[in-house]
Amino acid sequence: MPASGRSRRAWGWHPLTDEWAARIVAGAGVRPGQLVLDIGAGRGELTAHLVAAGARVIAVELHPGRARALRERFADAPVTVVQTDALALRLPERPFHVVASPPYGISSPLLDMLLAPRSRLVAADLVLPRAVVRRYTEGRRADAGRGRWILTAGRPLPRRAFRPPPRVDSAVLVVRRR
Ligand SMILES: C[S@@+](CC[C@H](N)C(=O)[O-])C[C@H]1O[C@@H](n2cnc3c(N)ncnc32)[C@H](O)[C@@H]1O
Repeated sequence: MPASGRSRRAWGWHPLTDEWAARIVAGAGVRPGQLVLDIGAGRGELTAHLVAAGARVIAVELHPGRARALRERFADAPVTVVQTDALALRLPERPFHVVASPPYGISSPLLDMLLAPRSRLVAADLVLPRAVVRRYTEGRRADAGRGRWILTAGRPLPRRAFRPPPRVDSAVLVVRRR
């Protein structure tokens, strides 16, 4: 659906509090100079901490106003803002990391894309619905990245980690190369 035709609900969002955004980035162990994708970057809640950790960031955001605000906020930082549907994104051809709190509605296709055979993904820390994290770490799909990645359930997030709080519980899905 074109951005202009999106419903209010589709644009509904649950930004992380600054405290929790800092925790997610610290937990991801980002190193200076790393290329990191923040997918569904919002107003830059995670992006700001990624920049502080020394990352070069590609901030992907579909909402035109949020993308504009990101460009303004990070005009002097090593941040490239890409206004696009994350699922239409061309992934970098060099090794990259992902630290993101993406829209929950695209969790599965986004993971399929990141874990595709030609992906140069090195590591990802994704804030996702806890049920999705369970499915990828305990269930049938737990071996989705077999041979290449290890998928584990990371830190659970209380609903108060977001403002406004979402209706579902969340957790970090940790993806690491073997
Ligand atoms: C859960 S919010 C996360 C915001 C911020 N990263 C944070 O951690 O607080 C998800 C963001 O993804 C954006 N978004 C929704 N659908 C998208 C899509 N298909 N591709 C890229 N961004 C999308 C929304 O506009 C929103 O800003």
